[in-house]
Amino acid sequence: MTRVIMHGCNGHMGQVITKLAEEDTDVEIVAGVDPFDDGHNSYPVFSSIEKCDVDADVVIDFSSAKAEDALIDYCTASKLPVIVCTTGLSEAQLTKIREASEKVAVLKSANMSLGINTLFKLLQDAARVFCDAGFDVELVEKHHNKKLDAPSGTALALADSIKEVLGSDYFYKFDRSGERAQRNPKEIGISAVRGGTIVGEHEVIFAGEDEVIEFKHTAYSKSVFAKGSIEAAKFLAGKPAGYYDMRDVIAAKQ
Ligand SMILES: NC(=O)C1=CN([C@@H]2O[C@H](COP(=O)(O)OP(=O)(O)OC[C@H]3O[C@@H](n4cnc5c(N)ncnc54)[C@H](OP(=O)(O)O)[C@@H]3O)[C@@H](O)[C@H]2O)C=CC1
Ligand SMILES: O=C(O)C1=N[C@H](C(=O)O)C[C@H](O)C1
Repeated sequence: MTRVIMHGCNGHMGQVITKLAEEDTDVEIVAGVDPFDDGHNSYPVFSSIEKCDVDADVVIDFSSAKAEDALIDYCTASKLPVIVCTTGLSEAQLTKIREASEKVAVLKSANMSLGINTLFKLLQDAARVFCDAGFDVELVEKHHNKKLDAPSGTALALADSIKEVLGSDYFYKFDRSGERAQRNPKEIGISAVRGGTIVGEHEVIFAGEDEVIEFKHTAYSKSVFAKGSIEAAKFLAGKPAGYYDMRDVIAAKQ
């Protein structure tokens, strides 16, 4: 049985995970952390991670960038493995997470779905072929109107994996408003759309002369992320210090 602390338990993701965990006999949420609590959860809820004095095997984090430093400090000090799913983190926070992984098991992934984590490799293969042939790369992501960060963590992770194979002369272009110049061939364009209840769409476009190839992932419900994070919790519990990602979880299941 994997004992989980749900960090951000009253948020949208926290509540979907709470429901799924209730149906999974191998996982138990033993405590939650969220600034406000109306007592509706079946587990105790603490207003900050420092106050959470419940024994657990792993933390699942879907909260807010503002909460990340305290969480990483706590997990490092108490050697508690942590799954960081929160997006919109600063460069300093990303560095802090890398450093923490030298002392405790950290799994970080901007997207916990099987689809997106399989797409990384496919995109790298595609980028090698198409960009070599002079195709332009553009990413478009769409999310609900409650989302705080833009572009999405997933769009950045997809762009990072493409840039990794294309080289350091490629750069990200987030905004073209006010420009009066042609597109630079080394741009990786990243555009964000926000509206309604869109769960999450990511489209990667390779546009060449007279032909276009598109890779698209659509999340139809938050369950795809919740399922992935529960699998990740089972995977990370008891793991030695290190930096893991969702691809490690998927590989371990194959
Ligand atoms: N990696 C992935 O697969 C996915 C990542 N995400 C990311 O996860 C994060 C959360 O998403 P979502 O659930 O939709 O957002 P919500 O805003 O619905 O939930 C976040 C919850 O965290 C709470 N919170 C704020 N500060 C703290 C704190 N210090 N300690 C504990 N909890 C805190 C919030 O409380 P309050 O509302 O009072 O501020 C809220 O209840 C976002 O960054 C999102 O981008 C989302 C889906 C998938
Ligand atoms: O905020 C969300 O909802 C999501 N955030 C993640 C991101 O920023 O990439 C993952 C997913 O697309 C949903």
